[in-house]
Amino acid sequence: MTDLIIVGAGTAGLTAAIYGIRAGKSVLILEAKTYGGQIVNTPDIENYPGLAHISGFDYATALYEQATGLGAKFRNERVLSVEDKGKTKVVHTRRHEYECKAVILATGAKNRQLGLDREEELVGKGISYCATCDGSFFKGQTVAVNGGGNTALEDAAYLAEICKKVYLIHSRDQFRGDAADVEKLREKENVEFVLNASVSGLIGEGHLAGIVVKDKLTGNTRELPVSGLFVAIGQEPDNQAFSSLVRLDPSGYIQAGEDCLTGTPGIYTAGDCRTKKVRQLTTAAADGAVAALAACADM
Ligand SMILES: Cc1cc2nc3c(=O)[nH]c(=O)nc-3n(C[C@H](O)[C@H](O)[C@H](O)COP(=O)(O)OP(=O)(O)OC[C@H]3O[C@@H](n4cnc5c(N)ncnc54)[C@H](O)[C@@H]3O)c2cc1C
Repeated sequence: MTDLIIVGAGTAGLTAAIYGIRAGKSVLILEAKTYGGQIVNTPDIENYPGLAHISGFDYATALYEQATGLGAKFRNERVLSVEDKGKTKVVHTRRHEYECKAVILATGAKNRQLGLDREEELVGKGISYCATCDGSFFKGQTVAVNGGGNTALEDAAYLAEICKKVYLIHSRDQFRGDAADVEKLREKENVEFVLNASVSGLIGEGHLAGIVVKDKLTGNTRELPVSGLFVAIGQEPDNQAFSSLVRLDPSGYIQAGEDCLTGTPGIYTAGDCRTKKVRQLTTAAADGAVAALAACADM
């Protein structure tokens, strides 16, 4: 039986693996996609203490190699459920059942979608949730950013440097993001604010050719001829599979304190998937360490 199973190989999960192994426990990491989590496609991380600049890929690879180099096992399998059998837990994937003493849920969060018809179909064909990852595909073109927080403002600023024109669409007339960043965008000639508006339709077969924008005050719609739509309306967790095992908050995040303990003995949580204020690499890494040490101490 494995001592500790970690669900998710993002920063939180991989850090938990390092701490679990170093505490003398056997560790298995189960990851639905590739290791690294959300950060893996980011071209440049500038706020991780001690690393002035590093790409998301290099950062994630170093973390993965550190964890597996120490002896953590890694398997590319999505966890479908976790069964609580008291002192042991059974982790179910499509192909296997794994028994262990403790589980750390480090499932992160994913980008929120607009919920429009054909949105999924057009991802990678004009729709993106990551400007720094995909912006270069739209060099010299006209694009739109949808959102009102810091991510949307950063995306618009980034795209304004490489695109012909950027529409910034927001559902209100005030932004949640930093006022200074809003002012900088107002000064850019190729950025047009489309406020009190929402994206109500997608135009184009095979590739995005435009969007329909609805004015929320008048109800009028108009078409914007964009080849790219960058959706930056926040993130949501993916914890429904564990809703009978741990308590979720109304937004679906796992409820736990700063100690990373869920209300269920032997089940811990770490990183962006839990209810918390700051979702960053540093806080995910901190959670990973805290959760793993708590899990190991309780075995
Ligand atoms: C574009 C972008 C840029 C960012 N830039 C920065 C930055 O510069 N600095 C910074 O500090 N933060 C940045 N962040 C935030 C940072 O990436 C996150 O805070 C951090 O990745 C959270 O780590 P995590 O391990 O909690 O979750 P994640 O990185 O989301 O990893 C969770 C992992 O769990 C896996 N998973 C989910 N469900 C299951 C399941 N059922 N079974 C198995 N595996 C599962 C997922 O596939 C994923 O790999 C950025 C985020 C984005 C999206």
